[in-house]
Amino acid sequence: MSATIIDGKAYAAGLRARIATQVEPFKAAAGRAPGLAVVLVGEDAASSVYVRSKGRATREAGMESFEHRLSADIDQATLMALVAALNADPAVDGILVQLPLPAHLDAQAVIQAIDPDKDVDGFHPVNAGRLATGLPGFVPCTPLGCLMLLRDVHGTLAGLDAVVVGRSNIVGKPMAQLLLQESCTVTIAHSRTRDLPAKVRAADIVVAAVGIPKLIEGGWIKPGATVIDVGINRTETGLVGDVDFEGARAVAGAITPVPGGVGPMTIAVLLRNTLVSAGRRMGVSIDETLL
Ligand SMILES: Nc1nc2c(c(=O)[nH]1)N[C@@H](CN(C=O)c1ccc(C(=O)N[C@@H](CCC(=O)O)C(=O)O)cc1)CN2
Repeated sequence: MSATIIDGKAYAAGLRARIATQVEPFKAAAGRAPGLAVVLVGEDAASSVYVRSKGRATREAGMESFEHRLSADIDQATLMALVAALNADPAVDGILVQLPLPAHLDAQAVIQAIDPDKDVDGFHPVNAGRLATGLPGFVPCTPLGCLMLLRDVHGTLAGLDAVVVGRSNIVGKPMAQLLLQESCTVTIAHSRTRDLPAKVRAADIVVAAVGIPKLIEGGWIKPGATVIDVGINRTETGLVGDVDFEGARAVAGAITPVPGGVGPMTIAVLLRNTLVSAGRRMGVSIDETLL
């Protein structure tokens, strides 16, 4: 058996097109475009590429992009003042500070300074709490994108056994919350997990978000399982995921490639969250069932 390849790039393009169709009616009702502010500190090469892609995608969807590029040696107070100004700016519906920040800056303090109702990254503790308690808020873009792909493959996920490998605040923990909301039985595995292969082998759904190239071997995968690879690891041989793709595709039922799987979903969901934020803030109805 060879797995179906889950085409995240194509799914993301479709989602972006559906978002764009709702931007025009939003503009007519609100008298302005939804606005996304992206803050980049320093010149990390990958972060610069992602921020450029976010600006381009925002404009292509008909939204307004506000880009703030700050030098790597900026101090905490200046960054906090920028966040405060963006919180107060009525044209800004979404605020995103690109991570990672340079080591001398306190990223958690910056995240907590963002107005939770403009926190389209879904990283603020208020939004983490809303997700954990089932209240409306913002869900981090990468795990929400993974969920969209999983729903597309399975329809309902209820009753399935899922393992999330990785426990970061950005992917692992929110991913586990989302799968729990879908009535999966969820295991969160991490660096101290005993017998990881056995945990993976028991799962109908495997989400790998641990940042270790090819950690998950093909022989660990349950035949027919769905494998979502969040890893983007730059190695001498190029970009590889956290899953041994060739080994896993021979056993899995469906699998995301790297690149072209989860990555493109992150930016598409960011646009979705920005449109939803704009709708909530301006009292304009957005059809979230299309998103
Ligand atoms: N504030 C945030 N910072 C970071 C986030 C985030 O969601 N919010 N996520 C990542 C980086 N990221 C977006 O910011 C991101 C990562 C990967 C991709 C993507 O499309 N990847 C391509 C490969 C591109 C490449 O060659 O690097 C793919 O997988 O096909 C988009 C966005 C960390 N920081």
